[in-house]
Amino acid sequence: MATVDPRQISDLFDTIAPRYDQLNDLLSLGLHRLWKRQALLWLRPSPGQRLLDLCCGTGDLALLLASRVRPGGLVLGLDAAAAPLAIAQRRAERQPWLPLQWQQGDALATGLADGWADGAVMAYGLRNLADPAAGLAELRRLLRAGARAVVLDFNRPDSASAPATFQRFYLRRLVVPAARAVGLPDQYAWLEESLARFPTGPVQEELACAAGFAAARHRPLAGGLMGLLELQA
Ligand SMILES: C[S@@+](CC[C@H](N)C(=O)[O-])C[C@H]1O[C@@H](n2cnc3c(N)ncnc32)[C@H](O)[C@@H]1O
Repeated sequence: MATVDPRQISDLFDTIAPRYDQLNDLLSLGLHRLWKRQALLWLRPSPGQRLLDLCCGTGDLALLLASRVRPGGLVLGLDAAAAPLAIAQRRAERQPWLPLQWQQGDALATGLADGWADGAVMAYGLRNLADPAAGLAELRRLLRAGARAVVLDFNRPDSASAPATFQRFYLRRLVVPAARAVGLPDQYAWLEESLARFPTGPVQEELACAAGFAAARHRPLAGGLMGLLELQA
């Protein structure tokens, strides 16, 4: 996939949706749950807030956030692909007291009003967008002044560094073989491909400032394998 075709991306996530949560747990040894909780430390969700989970997938973060904004708040989970959203909705139905809404749509053009959100998260989504800079601009547009947002994704360490060597080993020797075992090798090969075109942490900070964020700080997580972009509108 040379350039990113949004239709192909959403087909890809429709295909992997039934295995997505299982593979996430297996391939991160469950650590993705910890990284997602770490992302929320910056966001500091609180009761009454209206929050967004962009590229929500099967809803991990939206569900976590929804338990923090009660009473009086709301979390909207948005994703372009129907299959992960359907899983998110089924998970939410098991906790009907959580204030959750779901929307199928494009994170680059959500259709929501300016300043709609008191905060937002995007986990493993920005890397999949056709234009990450435009994704950050849409994220900024959706936040009220002063609101916080956090983007969690794979990090792009210097290619000669130890974290980069480990990351290549992890993606080629663990992720793709595991995905092959469940019939999804091509879909998971996209991970390394998308990472190669993903802006580095310092460039993400620059793009966020250019998109109008007042503050942007990228920090490596998990020994440099992952990265957190902490943003303030
Ligand atoms: C790797 S998954 C991450 C899911 C979830 N945030 C998580 O951390 O488990 C990426 C998600 O981004 C969604 N996505 C990709 N491009 C999108 C776009 N342009 N607009 C909205 N969602 C998109 C995919 O459908 C997929 O569910």
